[in-house]
Amino acid sequence: MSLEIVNLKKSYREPGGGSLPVINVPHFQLTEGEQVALVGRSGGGKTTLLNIISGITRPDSGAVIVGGVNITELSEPARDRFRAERIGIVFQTFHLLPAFSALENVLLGMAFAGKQSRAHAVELMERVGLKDRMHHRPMQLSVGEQQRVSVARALASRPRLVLADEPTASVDVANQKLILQLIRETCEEKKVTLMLVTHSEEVSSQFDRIEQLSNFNQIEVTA
Ligand SMILES: Nc1ncnc2c1ncn2[C@@H]1O[C@H](COP(=O)(O)OP(=O)(O)OP(=O)(O)O)[C@@H](O)[C@H]1O
Repeated sequence: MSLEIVNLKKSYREPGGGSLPVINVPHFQLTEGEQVALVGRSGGGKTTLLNIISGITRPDSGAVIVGGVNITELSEPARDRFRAERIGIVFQTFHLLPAFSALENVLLGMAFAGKQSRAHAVELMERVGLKDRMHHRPMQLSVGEQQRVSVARALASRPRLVLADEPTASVDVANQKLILQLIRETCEEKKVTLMLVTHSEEVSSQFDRIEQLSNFNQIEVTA
């Protein structure tokens, strides 16, 4: 799916009552199947931007058009459905359900999208190197293993847009390569659009398109 952002603004309310502007993007575009690495300083608004694109966070104003649908005009349940069916998200903090096994976490993501396939879920667990760990619960897994489960879950429902927030931050070099290859090849094969946030130059340098958030997000840095 293509992505277009127009005049997007988001501020957070500060504990003291003030307002903290985080996002001010006049225009940003990704064509269908494009892969971009999003880089930028800590606290610059990368996670906020991904959350707005996926419809989790509502912007103050502006439009986010995903595959021709302006998601900012959808109701919350409609946004939830749209996200479940078409967007794969690797969260920075994973968001795995603690009461379910790794495999069940992947299957649940597929169920929300109405595309449950145990064989496909098991295949993905194998591809992220967790064949022997798929019946473990998140708490019984290392942080890097949890990150790999969250990558498998994001790809499982065959999304049309993948948003990945530092998907290789907690893994070793070998798994970094494996995860990046899995995400990029899966997206390439199916012409899936990919936006991947990273602080690693080794990761970003592999992308044809690298975007520095501050180049298109017009927020004045005062600190
Ligand atoms: N729910 C919230 N309420 C208030 N302020 C918030 C909230 N979420 C984020 N912020 C603030 O908004 C700014 C942008 O945060 P965000 O998490 O989007 O940055 P980031 O670029 O993803 O950072 P990092 O690279 O460290 O993950 C930060 O200053 C943060 O403190």
